[in-house]
Amino acid sequence: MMKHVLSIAGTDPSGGAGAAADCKTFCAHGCFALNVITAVVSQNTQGVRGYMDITPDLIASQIDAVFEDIDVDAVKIGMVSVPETIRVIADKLKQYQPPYIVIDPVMVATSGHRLLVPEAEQTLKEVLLPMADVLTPNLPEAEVLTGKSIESLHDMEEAAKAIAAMGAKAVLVKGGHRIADATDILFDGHDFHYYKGKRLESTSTHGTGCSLSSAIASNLANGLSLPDAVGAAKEYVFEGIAHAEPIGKGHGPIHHFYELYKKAGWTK
Ligand SMILES: Nc1ncnc2c1ncn2[C@@H]1O[C@H](COP(=O)(O)OP(=O)(O)O)[C@@H](O)[C@H]1O
Ligand SMILES: Cc1ncc(COP(=O)(O)OP(=O)(O)O)c(N)n1
Repeated sequence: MMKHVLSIAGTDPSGGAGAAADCKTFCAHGCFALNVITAVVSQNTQGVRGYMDITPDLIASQIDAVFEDIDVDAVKIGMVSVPETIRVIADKLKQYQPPYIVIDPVMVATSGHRLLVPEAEQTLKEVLLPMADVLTPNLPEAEVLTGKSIESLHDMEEAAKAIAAMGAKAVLVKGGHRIADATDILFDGHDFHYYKGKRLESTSTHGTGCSLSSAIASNLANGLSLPDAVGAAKEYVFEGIAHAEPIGKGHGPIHHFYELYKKAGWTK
């Protein structure tokens, strides 16, 4: 039976990041896509123009609407912007206990716009982070969480361990912001797993973090082990960047359905 995967995230009307990217990624993995909106964001491939947070009551009501009606096999959490949003999501997920929780600790969009207010960083760390089966910070996010600068692969390992010590069951420190390559490192609480990856020279990287965490949630729901779920997700994003079509005037989205389009003969 098709697995049901829930995104709790902000929007992107240009379709590359946030809820849109999450839902496309779930579908590309054969999962049924559910989504709860935390903030309506005005953004496109060129940047973020502004956003409005959804009230905590309405977020709670959306989560209730999903869980009272449908079995959820995995949850992915993205943009949470303010402490009230973080608290209501944590309370509701404690109530409903989904099998897997993947958290992308979104802080700042690549374009530079903050999607998490500075006052919410501590709440994210104390309230949400310990609920993560896997937390997926990029390098700047891992630096904020640990308070240490990260340059080498060794620094990434140390950061993953330090963040796991804060309560996340597993931590994937993503290397998309590295200069040398795009190696990601997973610490599963016991061992390190290395996902070596060539860095693609591309402007189609909008929403890579959203898509990666959603692919991990889908793969976990579909029964893969965590190391395999991360490996398959990394490959999905790599292929998505490599085969992206140019959309928009700035940093475009990845190709979320490359494998399906290839099978259908829709690729060039
Ligand atoms: N230019 C790139 N080439 C290859 N892989 C990339 C590139 N940019 C990002 N990735 C991969 O995309 C995923 C998201 O990484 P990252 O860009 O660090 O996250 P975020 O979008 O949260 O900033 C990671 O698996 C990373 O290795
Ligand atoms: C609504 C929303 N959520 C998250 C992001 C950030 O997306 P991410 O995958 O981390 O990468 P960039 O889009 O910043 O490249 C977003 N932009 N919008």
